Amino acid sequence: MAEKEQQAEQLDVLASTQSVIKIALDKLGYPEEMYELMKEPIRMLTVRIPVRMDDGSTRIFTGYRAQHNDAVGPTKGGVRFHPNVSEKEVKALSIWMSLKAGIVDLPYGGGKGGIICDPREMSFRELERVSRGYVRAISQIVGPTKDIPAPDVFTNSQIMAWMLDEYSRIREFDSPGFITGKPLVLGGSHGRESATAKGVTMCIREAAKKKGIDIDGARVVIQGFGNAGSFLAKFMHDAGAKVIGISDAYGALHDPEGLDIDYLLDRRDSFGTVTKLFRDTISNQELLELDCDILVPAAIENQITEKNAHDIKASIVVEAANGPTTMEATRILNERDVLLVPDVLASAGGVTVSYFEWVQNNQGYYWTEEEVEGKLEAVMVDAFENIYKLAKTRRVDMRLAAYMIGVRKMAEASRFRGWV
Ligand SMILES: NC(=O)C1=CN([C@@H]2O[C@H](COP(=O)(O)OP(=O)(O)OC[C@H]3O[C@@H](n4cnc5c(N)ncnc54)[C@H](O)[C@@H]3O)[C@@H](O)[C@H]2O)C=CC1
Ligand SMILES: O=C(O)CCC(=O)C(=O)O
Repeated sequence: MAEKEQQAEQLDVLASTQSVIKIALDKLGYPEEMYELMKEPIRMLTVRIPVRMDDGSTRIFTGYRAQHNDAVGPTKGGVRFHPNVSEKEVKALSIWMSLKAGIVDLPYGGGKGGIICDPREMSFRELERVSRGYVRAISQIVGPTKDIPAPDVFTNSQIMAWMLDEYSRIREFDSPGFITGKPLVLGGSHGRESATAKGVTMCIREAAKKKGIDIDGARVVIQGFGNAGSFLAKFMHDAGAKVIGISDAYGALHDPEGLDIDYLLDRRDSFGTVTKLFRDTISNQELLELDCDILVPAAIENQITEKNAHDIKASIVVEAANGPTTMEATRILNERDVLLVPDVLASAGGVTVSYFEWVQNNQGYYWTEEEVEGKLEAVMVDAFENIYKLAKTRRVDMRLAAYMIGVRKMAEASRFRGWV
């Protein structure tokens, strides 16, 4: 294959995840048909959403909802509002959701949605109209027992609230279990907002134990200062670590003595932007290569590639974002003995607490924040240990071990149903 084609395939998140799924299924002894079933979502809906803009014009937005595999149960996963959303990305994200559900043993398959738009350039009311329009467009295939959306990049609890309201109007009954990541007053769960970062924090702690690194005083760099990245910065700072670098879509901040995280949290906007307030910034690429102990990509895909993997200084990389490291970069980091905790494990705290939210909605009885955190801790530590052990015993990297565990329940459920 020509070098250019190889590079393009690497950056193609769907092709990369398919290649690891194939290896995982082969290692588990499943036939080729199982891979044929797993390599693409079983359902993929593309919708066109007409939205009346504030200036009176109408814009047509394109959106997607992918449902990867529903052999285990309803599909579940977030909705992303971002200009770079694409059909391939949404498909890959839905596969990763299936793997996460398998890894933390939830009764779900994976789903994911996205709208091609830039919410940073839209008014509050335009965002409400696009959120409601999306729900009207996908309402036939979603629901509390079919497919349950949640927040992802540039979506939040307010957007979940509008989506819930629209769905409840269409169905003519209040249906809190239709969506998770809702505000508390609409049936949200304590701890959901910070759940992804909490799960990442637990993985960092477990990985640090394996590497003999003390969190107290460890130098941490975090790419992305949104839901995942900003809560994580706070938790790391509170645990005594020195957060020496953070970034957003516009640039990065670096202070070898440790950044003032509370100040940055106070000044960040609702899209996780904070660096625009500073003159002395570095680039996202420079940030990733900073001298540090723990690096956490918590923004978007394809950030650590074969081009910079050799220059990563951290001895632990924990993927809070979905798909931040290409397969070739994964190989390079493993070869360099960097402990790479893969996205499908590290970021599974979010969907775990989303599951807790859905359970609470179904039973109509709500848990305290301490109960939620205790249950999340048990799930994450177990998942980390299972994957770490499998990686050691089968002599594979943590990503492949995570895929092997993530795909197994879904493959077994598909087999019992007689699909393969
Ligand atoms: N929110 C959640 O519960 C979960 C999120 N994730 C993943 O974590 C990652 C971040 O998601 P959230 O924090 O929820 O999103 P968010 O919308 O709250 O924040 C995104 C952050 O990434 C930055 N960003 C956007 N484009 C960028 C670029 N081109 N270069 C550098 N930074 C950029 C933004 O400025 C912002 O700071 C995504 O990969 C998401 O899929 C994974 C599991 C659950
Ligand atoms: O909370 C959820 O249901 C899904 C979160 C999500 O989209 C993800 O883990 O990437």
